[in-house]
Amino acid sequence: MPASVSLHPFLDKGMPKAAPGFTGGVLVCECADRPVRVKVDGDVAHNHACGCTKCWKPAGATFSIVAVVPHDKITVLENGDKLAVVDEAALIQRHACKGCGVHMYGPVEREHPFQGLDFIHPERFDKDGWTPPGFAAFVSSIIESGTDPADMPAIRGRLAELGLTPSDCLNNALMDYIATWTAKKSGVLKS
Ligand SMILES: N[C@@H](CCC(=O)N[C@@H](CS)C(=O)NCC(=O)O)C(=O)O
Ligand SMILES: [Zn+2]
Ligand SMILES: [Zn+2]
Repeated sequence: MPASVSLHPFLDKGMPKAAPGFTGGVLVCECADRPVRVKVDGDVAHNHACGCTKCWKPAGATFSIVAVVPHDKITVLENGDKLAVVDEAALIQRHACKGCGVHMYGPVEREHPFQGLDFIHPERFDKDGWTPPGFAAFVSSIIESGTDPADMPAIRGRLAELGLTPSDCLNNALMDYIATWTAKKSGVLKS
């Protein structure tokens, strides 16, 4: 991987350690003035690195770190008036801070296997201890935001070295989960 490519500060320099029994925390945006604060009760699930163009990333990062929590675990504590949905047509209704651009939470409201879950960025927690990412998704999509295709083998190699098995969609478990939901909905699989 060329030295100039930053996967993400936490992927480059090391993740904060998971704390057994992490009970959640408060996500805080990047604004110095009137930051948006969103409480999350409990730990995150399916934490992963996402290479898609839609997920929020810190400045200079190539990947997002993104995870899910049930929607009922999310409470906007302060300055929710600064939030706006980035793309009303998207599956994930990403609520971003209009001041700094950080995506604070993204509910899936429409009928979908992920309905009832919210996508969040655990690096915005006010404390460490959250479960770190376990795989890398939408890796080929980083080309869409400017990564040189020639760098892809080295980037996939680095992700694999970090234990983040790279995929160009989601990981096998989530793809199986989505396909199972679809097969049950169509009646191909009986519940
Ligand atoms: N290649 C596309 C992929 C976008 C995409 O499908 N992202 C995934 C992973 S976050 C998704 O589930 N998107 C739903 C959404 O953005 O609402 C891009 O990079 O923009
Ligand atoms: Zn902000
Ligand atoms: Zn994404």
